[in-house]
Amino acid sequence: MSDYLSSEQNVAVAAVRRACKLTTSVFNNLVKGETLVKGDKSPVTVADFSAQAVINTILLRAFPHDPIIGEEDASDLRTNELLRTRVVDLANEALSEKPNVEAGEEPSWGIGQKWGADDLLAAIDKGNYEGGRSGRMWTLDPIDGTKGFLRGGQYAVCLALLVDARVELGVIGCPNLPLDPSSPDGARGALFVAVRGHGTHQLPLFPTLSADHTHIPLRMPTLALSQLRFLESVEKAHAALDTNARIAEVLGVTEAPARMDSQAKYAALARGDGNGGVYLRLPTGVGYREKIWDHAPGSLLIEEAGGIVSDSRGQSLDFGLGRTLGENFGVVAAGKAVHAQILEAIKGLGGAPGI
Ligand SMILES: Nc1ncnc2c1ncn2[C@@H]1O[C@H](COP(=O)(O)O)[C@@H](OP(=O)(O)O)[C@H]1O
Ligand SMILES: [Mg+2]
Ligand SMILES: [Mg+2]
Ligand SMILES: [Mg+2]
Repeated sequence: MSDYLSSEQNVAVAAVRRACKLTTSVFNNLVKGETLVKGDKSPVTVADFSAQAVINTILLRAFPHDPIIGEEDASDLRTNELLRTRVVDLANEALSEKPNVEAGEEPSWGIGQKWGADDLLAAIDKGNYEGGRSGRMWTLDPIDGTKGFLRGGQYAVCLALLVDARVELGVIGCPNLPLDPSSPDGARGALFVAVRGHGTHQLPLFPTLSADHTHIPLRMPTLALSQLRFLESVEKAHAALDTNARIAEVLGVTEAPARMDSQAKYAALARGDGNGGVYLRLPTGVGYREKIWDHAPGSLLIEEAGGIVSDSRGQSLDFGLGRTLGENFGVVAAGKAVHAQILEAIKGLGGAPGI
């Protein structure tokens, strides 16, 4: 682990690990009535709420002065007692496990104890910060890819530290991602840590042996255009998948795309899984504003593994505009050798849906 932001790394890794343990166990026991549909028609579950309660509780105690931009808020829990009770129980189960001092956990982070409903709901609502260009702030997606989570597919618990609108630390836990991409049916659960200027590393999400704490450095492979395989969303409403197919044709990419939910795409790309090569998220043309928590940690994973991330027009992602990426539309993440050519191909299709 690098010395730069070492205590932030420690706290973020521990918080994401505790949240991932929680989401994994909720998935195995999720019952009807524990999923709500939000105002924008997207789903949210007791696992999203309780993961945000756990991570925010820890961040609040470890770094009391840092604001948090989190996806969820507690308003639905204030009016739904059944849901509130379940979220409080789940969060307390995760928080009350005694601190693993060997792994660097500290009791002062609010762990090893239970919290009251008011404290936990307030912790969730601490994620209401509006963001901005200056200062330190965290951004949290307690479950990215909620639809993937519900399907038993890929999802990710995603946390990033921004300093003056630049991502300095990104931590992503992927409970359903194979630890070793060469054995897709082997152990699942991978954790990714990227630190600005210090690379991207992978480690097991649920370590059992002390050797499991070894950080493995990740470098994106250098691929030619014809070797690329596209990584894209599962959800058609999230990205213009038909346009991706046209771009693949233009570039001479013949491999079928790999579809997965969440920022697990960034992780798989940073690791070079199955010759990924490019994550293409073209806007669907409805004016959707990308959220900063959907891209902050993932983009640093790519940059620190040697790749480039831009929006679909080649602009750098601007994390200083608040909760959304403002005028950035879509995302193109790829290796240095091919990123510019992919942007050219997108430009060449000007007028296609989403461009
Ligand atoms: N119309 C839309 N266009 C693009 N992204 C959208 C969208 N509606 C929702 N999303 C975002 O897409 C994320 C999932 O991305 P992906 O398709 O790569 O799995 C969601 O994160 P959550 O699941 O955290 O809500 C949500 O923020
Ligand atoms: Mg959501
Ligand atoms: Mg998300
Ligand atoms: Mg989410």
